[in-house]
Amino acid sequence: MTTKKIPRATARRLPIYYRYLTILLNAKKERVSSTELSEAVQVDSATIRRDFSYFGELGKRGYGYDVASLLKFFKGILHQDSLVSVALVGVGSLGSALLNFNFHQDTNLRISAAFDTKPELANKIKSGIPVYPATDIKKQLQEQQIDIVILTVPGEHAQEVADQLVEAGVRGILNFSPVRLSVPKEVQVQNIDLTNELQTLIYFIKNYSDNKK
Ligand SMILES: NC(=O)c1ccc[n+]([C@@H]2O[C@H](COP(=O)([O-])OP(=O)(O)OC[C@H]3O[C@@H](n4cnc5c(N)ncnc54)[C@H](O)[C@@H]3O)[C@@H](O)[C@H]2O)c1
Repeated sequence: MTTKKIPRATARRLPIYYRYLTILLNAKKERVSSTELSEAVQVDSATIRRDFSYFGELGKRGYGYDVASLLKFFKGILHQDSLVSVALVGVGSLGSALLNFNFHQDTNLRISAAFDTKPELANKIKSGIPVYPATDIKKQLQEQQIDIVILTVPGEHAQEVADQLVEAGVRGILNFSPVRLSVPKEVQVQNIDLTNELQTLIYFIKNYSDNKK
């Protein structure tokens, strides 16, 4: 399926819609109104309608949205209809927790390889996932055709690992390190900064405590 260019903010909300639609389908609900959807996912209904409008006519006026067909549509958009293997580099505190989590249930995401420089971690299975020596990054990623990597190494090593990943042909990096990585423009980087998220939350609590937008 080809995906049209949509705003990043819309793209970020798609997994939220997808998760809620999965819940509805499991609860055997056949249709949902934009108001119901809005209340459940905490996104105002005008935004939902605008988000959905990028994909054409998804609902019918007065009927709402058909849960099964909307879910099928988002499954395709989010590539949830085929298994996506990702790798993880840096099997320390955070990396180990993520290996243990491994995106169970209802997602098509799997961490299928991990890497670390520590010899005692290499060539072992951790939480069911093989850990390879960091020297094997390029070879393993290419052999296993993995092009998305979760980066959980200390900040001082993040850029050197990112360079290795780029060389291995990786197309996306989920970066947990505090370093802003420098990569070619065809490589997507998503930064996860917990401090930033917490500060944003505190800001919203202080400024929008009545939950109004
Ligand atoms: N621990 C947390 O809660 C947390 C939260 C948010 C962000 N972070 C960030 O995530 C990163 C990891 O944090 P942590 O607490 O798990 O650190 P950690 O020191 O416990 O683990 C880092 C791991 O990376 C490995 N490593 C180092 N250089 C490597 C390389 N070149 N190739 C492969 N592996 C390499 C180390 O051997 C170690 O096992 C840091 O950048 C940190 O700032 C951590």
